[in-house]
Amino acid sequence: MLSSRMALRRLQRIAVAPLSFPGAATTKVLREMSSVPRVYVTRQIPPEGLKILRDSGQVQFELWDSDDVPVPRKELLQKVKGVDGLLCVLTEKIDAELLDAAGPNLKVLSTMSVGFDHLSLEELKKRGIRVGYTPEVLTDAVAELTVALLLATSRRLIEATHEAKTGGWGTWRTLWLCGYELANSTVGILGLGRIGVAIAERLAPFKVKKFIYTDVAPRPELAKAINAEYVSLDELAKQSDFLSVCCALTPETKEVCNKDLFKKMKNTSIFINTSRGGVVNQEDLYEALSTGQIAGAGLDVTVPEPLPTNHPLFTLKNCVILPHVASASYSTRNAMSALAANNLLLGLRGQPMIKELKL
Ligand SMILES: O=C(O)C(=O)CO
Repeated sequence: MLSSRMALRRLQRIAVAPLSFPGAATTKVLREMSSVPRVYVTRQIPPEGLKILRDSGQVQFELWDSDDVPVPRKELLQKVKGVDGLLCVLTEKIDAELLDAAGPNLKVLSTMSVGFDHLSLEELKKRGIRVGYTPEVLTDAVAELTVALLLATSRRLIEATHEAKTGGWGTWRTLWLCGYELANSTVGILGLGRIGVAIAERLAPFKVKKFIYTDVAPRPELAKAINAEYVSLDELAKQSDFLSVCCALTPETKEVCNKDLFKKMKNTSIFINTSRGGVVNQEDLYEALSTGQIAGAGLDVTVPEPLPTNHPLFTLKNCVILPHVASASYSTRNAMSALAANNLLLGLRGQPMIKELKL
């Protein structure tokens, strides 16, 4: 007779090797494990999280064994049937249809992301499903990338390497490829949270003159750490030389960066978005960039993702577009994966998760 932990290990080996064909031994293991919580993992997550799930001896899990393509919706709706837990990434829409497909066993959802705009919180709450997410562990990586994107945009680094490579590099010229510097500037933060603070902390040594921010309400504790002044959205647009979007995407922030905002910005200012594409009206941004209403934009996030290669924004030299990589460092993605796995296991044990959303 197999111990339940050994049986689970065998089952997990089977579960993560989708091309193996279950034989009699597998059927026996499956029978023995029928009381162990079942979990579906919607992506090949980084190894630390998978190891935690495997070594826990607490769950039997199956995963969509690819990182290159998301699990097709139809397959996902099949796979979630009857599961107790679900570990997803931000490409999966967790809505009423999916939760209905999963059925009443589903108790815990763990998303490997700090953003949760892909989750229907109302539907999750209605069904009493607990939700884990992964804030904090990605703050440094996102702040670092935001600074890199800001500098690449304001100092025109992508244009410059292109010119150097393609013969545009003639003699040294007095105003060629000039950009805007951080020294003596005003940096505005739209949505002051941990990430906004971390960005400001990294920008301060570049001799920024002033930090300003806006949010639904003043956040004095956070603002104190970076000596930032609370202003209205209008003032943020008017005063910022660099405007960095750090807010979550909610119905209130959807397309809050639109022509009204861009119109108020200086024509020398740089707009940076590393939060969610939905916060920006992209047609209005295109207009603002192409008519010189603002000087440049750096986007790590767009609508849709991936942004089609024939999208007008790609035609603009003053728009730097990255493929949603702000948290993409090995250590951060592993930490997100581990936190998502631990949240899931704790939730399934009925214990407080390390990072749980209050619904
Ligand atoms: O965690 C998130 O919400 C992301 O956007 C990944 O960086």
